[in-house]
Amino acid sequence: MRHSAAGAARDPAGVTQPAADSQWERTTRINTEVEVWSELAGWRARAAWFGSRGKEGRNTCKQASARASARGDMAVTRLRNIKGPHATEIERKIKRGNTLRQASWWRGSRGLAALLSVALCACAGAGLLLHLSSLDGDVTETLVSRRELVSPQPRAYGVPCSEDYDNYKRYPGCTPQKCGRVVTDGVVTREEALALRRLAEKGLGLAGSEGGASILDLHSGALSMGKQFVNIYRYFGDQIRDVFAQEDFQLYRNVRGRIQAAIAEAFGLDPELMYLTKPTFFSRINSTAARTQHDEYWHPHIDKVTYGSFDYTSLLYLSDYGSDFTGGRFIFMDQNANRSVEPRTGRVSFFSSGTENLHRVEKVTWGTRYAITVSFTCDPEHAISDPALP
Ligand SMILES: O=C(O)CCC(=O)C(=O)O
Ligand SMILES: [Fe+2]
Repeated sequence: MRHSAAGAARDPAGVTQPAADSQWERTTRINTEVEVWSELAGWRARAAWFGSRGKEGRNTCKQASARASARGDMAVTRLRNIKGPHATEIERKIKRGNTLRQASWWRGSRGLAALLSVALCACAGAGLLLHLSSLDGDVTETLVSRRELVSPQPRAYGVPCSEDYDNYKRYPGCTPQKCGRVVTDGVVTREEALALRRLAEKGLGLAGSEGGASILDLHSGALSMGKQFVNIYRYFGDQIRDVFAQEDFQLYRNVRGRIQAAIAEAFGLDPELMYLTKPTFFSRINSTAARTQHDEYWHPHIDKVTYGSFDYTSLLYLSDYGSDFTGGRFIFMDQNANRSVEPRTGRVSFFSSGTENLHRVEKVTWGTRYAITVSFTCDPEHAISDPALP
């Protein structure tokens, strides 16, 4: 593991420390791996295959199926791309996630026969379920609970940067020099989040996946429909103006701008040198069983590996863990612990997108969870414009 800040030094435990600066001097170490920036101044690739509007957009469904058929190779690709001293550990966690997926597929697809088998093999079945639930419920630390209000100051946790960024051109003023995670309830108000949730409800209410996870990408127009995706701008044509208003898009732009400013401030970046990138999408998750792999949002993944262009990922939550839904916590899968962020309406959680922030979303067990993934790149070639009504 490596940190690119000039003057980095290695501590006796072998963990590279960033050069001291005004923020890091105030850092409180909570263990050898994760540090709290105590007073900062300031799906799985659900949609990675979505085309943008135009030619690409027309092929959205075809692309989706082509990618789905290539999906068998995706986990392998992810593993191949992971580098650094903790690669084995990360691979183990991703493999464990895949084992969980296979187990859950097995459980979901056998229906009555499986129930009968379980009844016949009660002891073995109970043992297996216990084992699986112990793997799935392995949160060891709540980083930020739903009940607390993190405002006005964000809460930040530093982690040493992975080497992922070395595989890409570096953009001074943007490429992560300092990596970590930040959670804040002070950037988006509850009212704004609820307005965005109404927007999500309207858009996703037009269709939605047959399985438990649906997405709406206002930039490309991709919307889950049954087992596939449609482009809302093509499918609904001008009628989409009866669904979305200009104010909806203005609100999205406004909130996106504030999140961008918060990321820039927390990581010491020039906000002008970071750009919105795709995919950026609303997600709606419930406890309906997955019907296709598009519905499998719970796999451990690394956004930089999955999406390529991402340098900073942000998540804006539009519903509350515990009252709107159960399960569905966001989990950072660190070497020594699994740390959860509990969604809260209006909560923004953002992090550097590399291997240092391997993560997953717990399966939703009840209710409906709404969120928006808003991602940023340092590479102007991967910049996209804000979503807009055609
Ligand atoms: O919705 C979340 O909490 C996380 C989603 C995610 O990991 C992603 O979009 O890459
Ligand atoms: Fe992610």
